[in-house]
Amino acid sequence: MNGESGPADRHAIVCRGLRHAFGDKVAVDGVDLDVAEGEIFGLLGPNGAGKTTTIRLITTLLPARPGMVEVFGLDVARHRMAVRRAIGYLPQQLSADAALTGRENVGLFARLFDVPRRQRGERVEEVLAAVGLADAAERRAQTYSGGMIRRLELAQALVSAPRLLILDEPTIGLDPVARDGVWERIQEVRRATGMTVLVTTHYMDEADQHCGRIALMHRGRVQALGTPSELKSGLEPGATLEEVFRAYTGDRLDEPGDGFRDARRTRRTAGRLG
Ligand SMILES: Nc1ncnc2c1ncn2[C@@H]1O[C@H](COP(=O)(O)OP(=O)(O)OP(=O)(O)O)[C@@H](O)[C@H]1O
Repeated sequence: MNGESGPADRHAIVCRGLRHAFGDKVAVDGVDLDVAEGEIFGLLGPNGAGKTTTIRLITTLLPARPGMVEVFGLDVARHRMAVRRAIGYLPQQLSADAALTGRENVGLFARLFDVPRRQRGERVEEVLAAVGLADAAERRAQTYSGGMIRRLELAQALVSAPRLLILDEPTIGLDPVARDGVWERIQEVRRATGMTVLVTTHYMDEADQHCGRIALMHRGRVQALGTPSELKSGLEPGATLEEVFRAYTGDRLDEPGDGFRDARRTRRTAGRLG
């Protein structure tokens, strides 16, 4: 188990009153979060709850106002590049190039993220080995299984040796064995480096097993926050995380109006596996 938090005074992420609207649509509506250094923190919530928007604000991909987000003590509104250098990001969308080999894909990210030229080769081999792809490094990504592609994308996110790894649904669409494979690699790297992990997932069993703490989001707000055990025992003795989720989200799996987005994402994933 890996539920331990870092020291209370060392934070990888601090959000205060985090808010973002797309036109009239308020996607994130006053989120307060503290993620301690070294912990695995899960963001859970139904489709459209505001998880990805929160992540995009933390990673500087959407603009946050000063005072809303700090990453390792740096305000993301003022220190955009320094924050980006500290973060490895695995987006929901496919980020590997099918026509390139595993090694070329990771090498590309090493250049993009300014891994010093002299360390690049070694670093690429290290992360390929860390995600279990050393033997497949010479093969084009188009020959990989869905689980291998996700592990390749994990290697891309890890090549710059980030202190904070942000994973947006790292195991979506994968079979249980491939999901375990992805998590094993995340856990191994985290144990070896002490990096902090912020992850979104729709799989309650994964959140229960791997996250030290969880924030349950609904309609742009954090509705509940705690360790999986705290959340479950807070509902009723013997409750499952799934039941906690349903209790806080009103039994809804979807927000209205998000069907198209959801379908598009699922199909994108299915296409990746085909
Ligand atoms: N680029 C955009 N333009 C307009 N509205 C958006 C945009 N991105 C997200 N939204 C809206 O903001 C709300 C929050 O979306 P967000 O993607 O953050 O949710 P989520 O919790 O990550 O959902 P999912 O689990 O489906 O990824 C939703 O109502 C969504 O429709």
